[in-house]
Amino acid sequence: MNITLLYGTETGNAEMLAEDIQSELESGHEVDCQNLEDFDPGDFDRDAFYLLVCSTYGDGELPASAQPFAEAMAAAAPDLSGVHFAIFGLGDSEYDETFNQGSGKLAELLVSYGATQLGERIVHDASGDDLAEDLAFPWAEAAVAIAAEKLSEAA
Ligand SMILES: Cc1cc2nc3c(=O)[nH]c(=O)nc-3n(C[C@H](O)[C@H](O)[C@H](O)COP(=O)(O)O)c2cc1C
Repeated sequence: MNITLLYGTETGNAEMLAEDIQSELESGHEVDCQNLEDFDPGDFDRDAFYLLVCSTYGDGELPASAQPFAEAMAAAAPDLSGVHFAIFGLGDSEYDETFNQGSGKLAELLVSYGATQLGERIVHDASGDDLAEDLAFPWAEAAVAIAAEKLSEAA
């Protein structure tokens, strides 16, 4: 299965995590990793599976590298039906009212254009005890297993 990791970041944490996930998955899969700001919404492919990693900035906003993507989505209004994705959020519960809203907004954006989310959105809390990769690696493995079933059903 072709997997594309897409990350939205402000200061690089989501990028580092996405690259670590790429290394984890690469033994069994073809895995591409791209910054959302470099990804064209017209390039979504129904035969691929998308793993998104996105932080939250400002007051519950998308981080800087996800904002041009959101604008490009609004301009292109792509039909994402048949596109499958899973999403992991980075945030900090110090921002209790806006905790991890960026990844929530990104998931809503994709769903609003017809994409299907697989599995629950899993979030990391920078003020919590867990390392991001300890949550993200099992999340990625589980999401890829669900996607392998879904995409083979659709083929
Ligand atoms: C100025 C600033 C604003 C932030 N705002 C939020 C927020 O509203 N909600 C949240 O959950 N985390 C917030 N965070 C925490 C970041 O999402 C967290 O540090 C994350 O790991 C950053 O990842 P990145 O380097 O990929 O952008 C904020 C951090 C900073 C420095």
